[in-house]
Parts: sequence; C-alpha cells; structure tokens
Amino acid sequence: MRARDIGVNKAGSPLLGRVVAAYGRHFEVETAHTIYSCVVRGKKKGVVCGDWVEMLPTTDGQGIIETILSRSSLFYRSELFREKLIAANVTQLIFVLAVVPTCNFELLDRCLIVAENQGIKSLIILNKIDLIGKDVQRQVVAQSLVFYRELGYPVLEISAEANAQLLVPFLGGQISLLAGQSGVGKSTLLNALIPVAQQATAEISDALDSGRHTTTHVRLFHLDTNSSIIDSPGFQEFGLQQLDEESLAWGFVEFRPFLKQCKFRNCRHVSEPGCRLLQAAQEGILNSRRLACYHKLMKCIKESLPGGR
Ligand SMILES: Nc1nc2c(ncn2[C@@H]2O[C@H](COP(=O)(O)OP(=O)(O)OP(=O)(O)O)[C@@H](O)[C@H]2O)c(=O)[nH]1
Ligand SMILES: [Zn+2]
Repeated sequence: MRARDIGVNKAGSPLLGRVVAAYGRHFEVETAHTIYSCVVRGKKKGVVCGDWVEMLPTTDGQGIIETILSRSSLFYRSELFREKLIAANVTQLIFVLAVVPTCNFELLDRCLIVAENQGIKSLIILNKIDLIGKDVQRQVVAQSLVFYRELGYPVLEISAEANAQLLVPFLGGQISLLAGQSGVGKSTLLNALIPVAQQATAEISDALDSGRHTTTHVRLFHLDTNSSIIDSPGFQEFGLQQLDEESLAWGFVEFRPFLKQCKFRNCRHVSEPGCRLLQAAQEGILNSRRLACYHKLMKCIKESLPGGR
C-alpha cells in the first residue's frame, strides 16, 4: 500500500491509516491528512507499529482503532510468558552490530531465523567502523562477517557518524526495521538518514522524563514516499518460543539443502543415525557454531526455557 492510498473520507466511515508509533496502549495512526492519537477498541490486543488499520476519529485528533488489516509479515519475539510484537509489514531487517559493544552473533542468528520465517530479507551492518584501529582487529571482526556474506546476506561496514549515506541504496522501496543490541548505533544511523527522527526521539524522552535519549518505543519514519525505517529499542533477549522445530531449522538458510536428506523423515538432527545435517557438519560443510546454536535453540523451545542471549 502506498502513502497516497491512505485515507477514506466518507463521513462516519472508518479511515484507513498506518500505525507509526506504539506507546504501550497508545498508538499514533497516520492517515492521508493527519496523525491521530489512538487507543484500541475493547480488549483487542496486538496492534503493532507498521500495521495498517481502520480507525474511527472521535474528538479532536483522537481516534479508536477498530480493525487491523492482514499483515505481510510480523516480526516478534516470544519468551515463556510474554510475546513481544515488534513491527508489522516489514520487508527488510537491518540488523546492526558494532565494533563496540562486542558483537552478539547469537542474537543476530535469532533475528535472522525470525526474518527467514516471515519472508523478510535481511541486511547486516557493522557500525562504528571508525573505531577499528589496527589491521588485526579489523581482520578479526571482518572474518566473523565473511561467514554471513557467504550465506548470502549483504554485510555493510559503516560509521553512522561519518558515512551513514552508504546505506541509502539498500533502502529504496523497503520498510526496514532497525534492530540490534542497545548501544550499537541504531538511532545515530536513523538520525543521520532522517534528521527529523532526532527531534522525535528527544521529545519522547523529554515527555517521559527519562533523561536519556535512548529509544524506548517502536516508531516508523518516512525516508521518502515509498521507503520507511522503523526504529526499535535495543534488546538483549530474543526468545523464539513462537517457532516449532521445523521452522527453526528452516531459519538456518545453509541447512535447507540437507533437511530432506536425513534417513528419518522426522529427524531432529541431534544424534539420529543417517542424519545428513550432522554428517555435513562432520565433513566440515556446515559451520559447527551454527549447528550448536540450532541445538541450543531447539532445547530452549522444547523445554520452554527463557529467551537466553
Ligand atoms: N565512534 C562511533 N560512535 C558511534 C557511532 N554510531 C553511534 N555511536 C555512539 O554509540 C552510542 C550509542 O548510539 P545509539 O545510536 O544511541 O545506539 P542505539 O543502538 O540506538 O541504542 P538504544 O537506543 O539503547 O537501542 C552513542 O554514544 C553514539 O554516539 C559511530 O559510527 N562511531
Ligand atoms: Zn537430520
């Protein structure tokens, strides 16, 4: 859906809009002409930034979300007793890693798995490249990322403070979700690309009196009429309770050629005889860290263990 299609203006009929910010039970919904501050009708749950909705205006600038339209994707995490919806209708995950804090590759893997299962393409960014001093450190970080490049994920090395514009060619026509650990520079990147974002973040922090200009809510910003970026708070934990074992294995792109070749159709790729995946790992065709990650995540899902890191 494009921006110019937003809005149905018959008197009394609901307006079509997009949720551009989610603050707990309050949402900002953007229609063709204005932004409404909305709540959700009744006890309906699950409205999320990026959703297309039908809303009824009430008093000045306020409204009620009546219906959530069907989504092309839903990016969310799920721990044992808690489901955290992050963004809807995203077409591209931009996972941001940085030279500091230390890269959390398992968090990256978890997000890639969810993206793969939602049909969302992924781009990996290594930020703060300006902090890499000598060749040794650069090589260590770069080597870790070679692996993801070989899997087919684009990897971009940037400095959000110096050359954020390198990201622009990847953004056209996309609804991109910025995700990653706290402090990797997601907001710095967003502010460099969309300067009005900075003001919005500062205003929210002031309104909440949080004193820190760190992202606390999910919010969508327009880059142009066809492209937007959604900023989300950094997370340490990212549970995958929403996935079954098959979807989990599917999320590891390099496993796919082997998945149907195991001796047993219901192979879980742990210790079964004739498991093609285990064999491929022994032969060095599959990366053992990723296989170990798969086993760990499978255990978490099966035993309903907390999200982990
Ligand atoms: N040297 C350097 N520092 C950077 C760069 N990008 C961001 N930083 C710094 O890293 C710190 C964290 O940046 P943020 O943009 O707030 O990080 P974030 O990922 O949005 O963090 P949360 O809002 O907590 O999720 C800030 O002090 C930035 O100035 C960069 O390219 N180079
Ligand atoms: Zn197997």
